[in-house]
Amino acid sequence: MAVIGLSLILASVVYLIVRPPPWFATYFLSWRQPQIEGPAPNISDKISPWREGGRADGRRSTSLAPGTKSSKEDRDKVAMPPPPVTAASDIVVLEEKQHGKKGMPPPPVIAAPSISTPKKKKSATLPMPPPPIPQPLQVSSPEPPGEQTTPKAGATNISTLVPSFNLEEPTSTSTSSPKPATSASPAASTLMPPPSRPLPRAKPPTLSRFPSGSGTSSSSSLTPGLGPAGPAPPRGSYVPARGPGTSTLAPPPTHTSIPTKSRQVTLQPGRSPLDWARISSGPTADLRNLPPSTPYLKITRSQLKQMSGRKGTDVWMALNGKVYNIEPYKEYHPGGIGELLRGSGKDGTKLFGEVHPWVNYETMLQACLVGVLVEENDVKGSMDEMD
Ligand code: HEM
Repeated sequence: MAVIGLSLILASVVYLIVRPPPWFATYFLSWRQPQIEGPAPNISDKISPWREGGRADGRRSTSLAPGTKSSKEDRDKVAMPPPPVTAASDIVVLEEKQHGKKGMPPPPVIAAPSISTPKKKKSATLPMPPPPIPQPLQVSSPEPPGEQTTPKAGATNISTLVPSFNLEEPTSTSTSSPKPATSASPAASTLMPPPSRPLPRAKPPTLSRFPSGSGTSSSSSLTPGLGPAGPAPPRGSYVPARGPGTSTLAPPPTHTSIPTKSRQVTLQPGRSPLDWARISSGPTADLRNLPPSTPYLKITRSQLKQMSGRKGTDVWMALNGKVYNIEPYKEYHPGGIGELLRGSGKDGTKLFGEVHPWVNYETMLQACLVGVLVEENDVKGSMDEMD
């Protein structure tokens, strides 16, 4: 049984070597990949680089590893040096063409910078001249120009087509700008400027955190869709002021108003506005301190001036052309007797309007109406009665 098993294993190994399935080549190449990515192989090696190490995309390759039978057969069948390729994706097409049509020369392609210069001695035995092989950009050919037997594309042509860059640190004396130095010819550098190395930028300004406020509003987490400040506070609620410099907005308006000192005085008991309304209202109320049958009088300014309360007289005041006896109202005036007497014996319309224009004096002083203010010429006597 052991012999049979070993025989089967040996047969399987031999079969894999002779006719490797596609998956075997894939796994084998993936295992070989680290070795392929090493230094660029030389054309003098037994295995051509464009068939062995060109698979950078990991796709299935028909080329086999060195040492296998198929790879040796391929080496023998290859009658020309392998053309360099431009990209790994092109290798698939090239290899498929190569396997399908062995006798067809490979199309000329542009060499990638990582591919070394193939040897020209081997290509001299080719039945057909190989396509122009561009010289790699960064790898200089050790061969003298005189030994070249095959047409070869000049390095300057490639350099004018494909710019190359040296990723190493610049060794030039230019210390001000750390731009990457190009190793290609000056003509190449004029076609396309190398990508500038990202300069160390200044640190972007960081926005200060929105003040979380004090007390219960200590959460600074952002709510998606609600902005950095979160949901808007309820209307009329207190919003803490932001720190200085965090916002150019004006601070929230304060609803504090300048407290105005009330000039109202403490009235004596029984002298409230309600008490005045009670005694002054009604159709029969008469507080003029005149005889009951006395009609309304025509009062001149000079006559009004004599009724200022001095010399024991009542206090009269003119408001908007009407003369009132404010003597009984003095103790009911919320602003005090002194304030009320500022308009005694004269026209107090302006003064009244400056203090409390909203006060309905006509209704309040209806029982105190004495007469009307007239011009001096309209008065015949000292205090003529109105018609
Ligand atoms: C022209 C002379 C007058 C002066 C200088 C005067 C002055 C004042 C002042 C300083 C106050 C206090 C205002 C305050 O609380 O801030 C006041 C209140 C008041 N005065 Fe006069 N007053 C005059 C005439 C009158 C007259 C003729 C009446 C009515 C018939 C009157 C009715 C009142 C009333 C009802 C208040 C309370 C107003 C309120 O609380 O809003 N005043 N007065």
